[in-house]
Amino acid sequence: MTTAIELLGVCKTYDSGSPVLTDMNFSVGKGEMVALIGASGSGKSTLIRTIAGLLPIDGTKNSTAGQTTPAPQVRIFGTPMQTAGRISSAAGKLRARVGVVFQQFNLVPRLPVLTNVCLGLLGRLPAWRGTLAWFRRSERQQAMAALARVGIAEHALKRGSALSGGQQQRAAIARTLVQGAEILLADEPIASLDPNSARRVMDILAEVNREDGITVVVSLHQIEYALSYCPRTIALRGGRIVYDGPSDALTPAFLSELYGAESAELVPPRLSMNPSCVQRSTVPSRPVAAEPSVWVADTAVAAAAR
Ligand SMILES: Nc1ncnc2c1ncn2[C@@H]1O[C@H](COP(=O)(O)OP(=O)(O)OP(=O)(O)O)[C@@H](O)[C@H]1O
Repeated sequence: MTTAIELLGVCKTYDSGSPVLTDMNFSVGKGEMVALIGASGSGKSTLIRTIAGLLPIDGTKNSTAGQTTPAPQVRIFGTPMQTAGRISSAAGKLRARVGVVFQQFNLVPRLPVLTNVCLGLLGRLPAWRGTLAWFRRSERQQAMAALARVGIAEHALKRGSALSGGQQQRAAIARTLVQGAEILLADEPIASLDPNSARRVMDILAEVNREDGITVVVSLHQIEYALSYCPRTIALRGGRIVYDGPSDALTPAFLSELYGAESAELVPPRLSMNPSCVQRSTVPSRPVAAEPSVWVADTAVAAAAR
């Protein structure tokens, strides 16, 4: 399997203090859908930003007894995104292959949703076109198709600020589709959403993973979504990986072993009260192949892009 993301000995310390990430070593294969779980402050956002090349990692680890330790590195598709605290010269090109969806503030509020989605093309356009937000008809059509895929084509001409939280997240995913991202990093994309909107966003992430082979890493507060959507989970505690393996193995009892009292933050009460319950029962099941409305462009709305 091609490796999409690789971290070697990655540590991250902010100016102010102690390490937030410690000795991160893992890889994610192309086409995987991986959950990143952990209580608040465990380092999920920091990890996602370092993978995306938005935050520099720490420099070389101390070598002991004259032994040289390999330089800490983040690699994307085998090419260094950053090494020992230095963002690589290839980062610009690599970032174009990595889409990021944040918990909030994904859209420019005053711009139409369609323009927001077109902004995914910025890395590929001359600077003047990006500055003027001047997009060709074919590009707007591409953005419309992406909006149709995430089921919000009818909102294309509204301002970004007029969308609900869930719709904004879907527009942000559409923007990564237009960008042509091969890796999608989603940082708590459902943290502020009601259960139905959260499920819809997770459905779309699962669909682009399954249908387009986009590698998805999604950080989540609640284990039930990891269990329902992601075959693999990486669990963080205090900036360290405490588990990396099949999500199915993360029973409430095991989570309690990993996290102690912190597990209450990850496991909803109805799961923790019944450790033997079937894990997939708490979130409506993953989407089945038949959900064509998401994929088919609404021709009437597509006309708006012309
Ligand atoms: N810019 C920053 N400067 C200093 N410390 C930071 C900065 N960003 C995050 N931290 C600290 O790093 C630690 C990890 O934060 P991070 O946001 O990565 O965790 P998280 O698991 O994503 O948390 P949450 O689930 O609450 O979003 C926290 O202690 C936080 O206070």
